[in-house]
Amino acid sequence: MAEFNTLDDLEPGQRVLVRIDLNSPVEDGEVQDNHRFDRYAETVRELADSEHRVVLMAHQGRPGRDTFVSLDQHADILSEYVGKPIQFVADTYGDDAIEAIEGLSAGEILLLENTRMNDDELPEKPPEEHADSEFVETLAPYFDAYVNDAYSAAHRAHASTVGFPLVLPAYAGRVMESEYEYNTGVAERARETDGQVTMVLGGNKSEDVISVINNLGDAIDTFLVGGLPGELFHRADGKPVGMDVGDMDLLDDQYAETEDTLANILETSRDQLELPTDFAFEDDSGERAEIALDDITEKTDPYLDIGHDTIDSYVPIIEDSDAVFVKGAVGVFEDERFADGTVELIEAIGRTDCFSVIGGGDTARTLKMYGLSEDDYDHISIAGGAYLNALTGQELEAAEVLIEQATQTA
Ligand SMILES: Nc1ncnc2c1ncn2[C@@H]1O[C@H](COP(=O)(O)OP(=O)(O)OP(=O)(O)O)[C@@H](O)[C@H]1O
Ligand SMILES: O=C(O)[C@H](O)COP(=O)(O)O
Repeated sequence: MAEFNTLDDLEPGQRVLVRIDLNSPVEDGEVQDNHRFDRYAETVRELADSEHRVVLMAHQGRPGRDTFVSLDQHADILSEYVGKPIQFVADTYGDDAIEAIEGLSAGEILLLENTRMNDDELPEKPPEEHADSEFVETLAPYFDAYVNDAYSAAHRAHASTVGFPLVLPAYAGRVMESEYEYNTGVAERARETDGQVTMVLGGNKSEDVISVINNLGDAIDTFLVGGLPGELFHRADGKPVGMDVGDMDLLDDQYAETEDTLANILETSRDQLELPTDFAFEDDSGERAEIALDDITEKTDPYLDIGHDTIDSYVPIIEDSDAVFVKGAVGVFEDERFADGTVELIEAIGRTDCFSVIGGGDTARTLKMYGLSEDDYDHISIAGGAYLNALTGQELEAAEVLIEQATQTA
């Protein structure tokens, strides 16, 4: 267990600056509800109930992207989950922000504007340099304490994640605590488990999958591969799948970059990999159809899910497992027609009494979308990049800063 200072160490009734991560999918300018809101609602409610003046910082998207929007919608969605009003100010640390912060009473909550709309936030810099920024120097004096609950942004050394903990007493929020403990512990848990340890690997980034296999290959017995990496491994093995057709332009570029590594993994670790034996695609009438790998002579349609033969062969492996970890969806679960693979594998994990961690950020949405009960799993991660970093043993700088500060004040 990491040696953080936590909310249990925070005296009630303080002025608290809290970094959370509400970064969400945005469709046609509309922020999509997701697990991050209900998770953070618990931290925010706990802080407000302890009579703190709660000021929230969060980011949305990156400058230049369509998802780089104001946090005004986030305030409304979060407020619904918290069950209390959340004020919003369209300013990050200027006069309007300060005025709103000073106007707060005990137990009230304020969300500041998208912290990436402030130029001091984004450069990746050492904590000491961020602590010297105008942003941190201006805002910090209005607070007694800083809480970092943004585990999913903890791999970013930004002002709001690593600057404030150097100048204010720093605490880990509830999300940070549990995400750090479970995700960082995956490798250890996998190595300690005596029985079968399985990992479901999917998604749309073969580099992620490669780095997980390279880092956890000694700890995981079987990787159940789906998503685009499932096709790419077959292509590296000379099968007629794994290339772009139609509008898709993801696979060929990824293959060019990872071809040698995929072939190398096939050569060294083939017996640890289960690859799809059939795929689902959209037929001419817009329905889900399936085709066996052995029947494919030339790929003519994008494959959007693993097929049912593959699901039927993966499920018993999950049922025989003592620990199962998930990184990435095995199909385009956002479309109900192509959610079978992801949902049926996650359901199978929920039915067994194995130890289970489900991630990353996109995949965790499956549970909410398809009404699966969170209680059936040991941990559901709401992190994407940070989850991958944790699985592959890379440092999460913002979490390390919190631990260092806790050690210094112990
Ligand atoms: N066969 C496929 N074709 C296209 N996209 C796919 C396919 N299978 C899975 N995906 C997509 O992969 C995405 C999830 O992949 P990703 O690697 O991003 O996983 P994640 O770890 O859950 O999320 P993130 O890292 O983005 O937080 C989903 O949006 C899903 O639609
Ligand atoms: O959604 C995430 O993974 C985090 O909010 C980090 O976002 P970023 O990749 O834009 O830094």
